[in-house]
Amino acid sequence: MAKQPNLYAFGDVDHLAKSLRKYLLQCQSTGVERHNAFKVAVSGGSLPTTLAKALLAPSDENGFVDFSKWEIFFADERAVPLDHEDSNYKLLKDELLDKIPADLGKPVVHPIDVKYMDDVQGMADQYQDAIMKSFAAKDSVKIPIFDLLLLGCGPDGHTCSLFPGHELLRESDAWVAPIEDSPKPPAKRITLTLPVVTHGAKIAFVATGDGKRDILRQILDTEEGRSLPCGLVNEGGAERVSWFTDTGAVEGASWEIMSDDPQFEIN
Ligand SMILES: O=C(O)[C@H](O)[C@@H](O)[C@H](O)[C@H](O)COP(=O)(O)O
Repeated sequence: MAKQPNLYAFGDVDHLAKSLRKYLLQCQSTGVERHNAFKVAVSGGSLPTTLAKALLAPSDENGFVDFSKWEIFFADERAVPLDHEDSNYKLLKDELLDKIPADLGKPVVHPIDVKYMDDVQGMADQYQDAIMKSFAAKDSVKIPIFDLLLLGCGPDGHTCSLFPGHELLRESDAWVAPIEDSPKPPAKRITLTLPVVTHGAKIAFVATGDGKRDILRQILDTEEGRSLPCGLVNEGGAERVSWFTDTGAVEGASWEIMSDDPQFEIN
């Protein structure tokens, strides 16, 4: 039988954040062993708030967050100024980056280049170049392998700025693509493409709350859910994918759910 994503459900977001922290620390160690850096891509939505809960907690037996090794990219970003309310960079900055204590080090963060505000193709190309430089990718490197992609799941099953039925789901060359007709405003954005997402060494979805129940049931339990963007990531990433959810979000799903305090096996 094909290997499946891991599904973890926690009683509440605080318990989720505790286990997410453990998972993040294991991914951090693997990344540092792999290339002396932890290369991660993050989404917007509610994720940065949960991330902050996980990462700004005091050091524990699972180790400490060494932000000086972190290199943070955006899994998707809106084509707006960096101080705009819709900016995923601003969201991450307000929720997490500005709150990192000095002794945890400073991550390298890659915001979009705002000089391409009116040219989202140019913005996507520039962002792809930044990724290429970071991965020391010579032309021969076919695809960047992020140590971890941290994703959300929209009520329609979208993830990053990859929307159901959109032609961008078929993009197979570009690592970063522009979108000018996002059904969720703002319309103009850039996003990592599906092949980059599914090639991640680890891929984590964080989806909580009763509002996620219907879409999660669809993604995890139905045939049509498998063709939604989140379903395609599940299919491509298989056992490298982990879902961090709460009981409200997964009630009624028929998948095997691992309970509180899972023992992650990160290789
Ligand atoms: O820029 C974006 O629009 C986000 O990256 C988006 O993909 C988000 O992750 C999901 O919509 C889930 O959002 P919530 O976590 O708020 O439900």
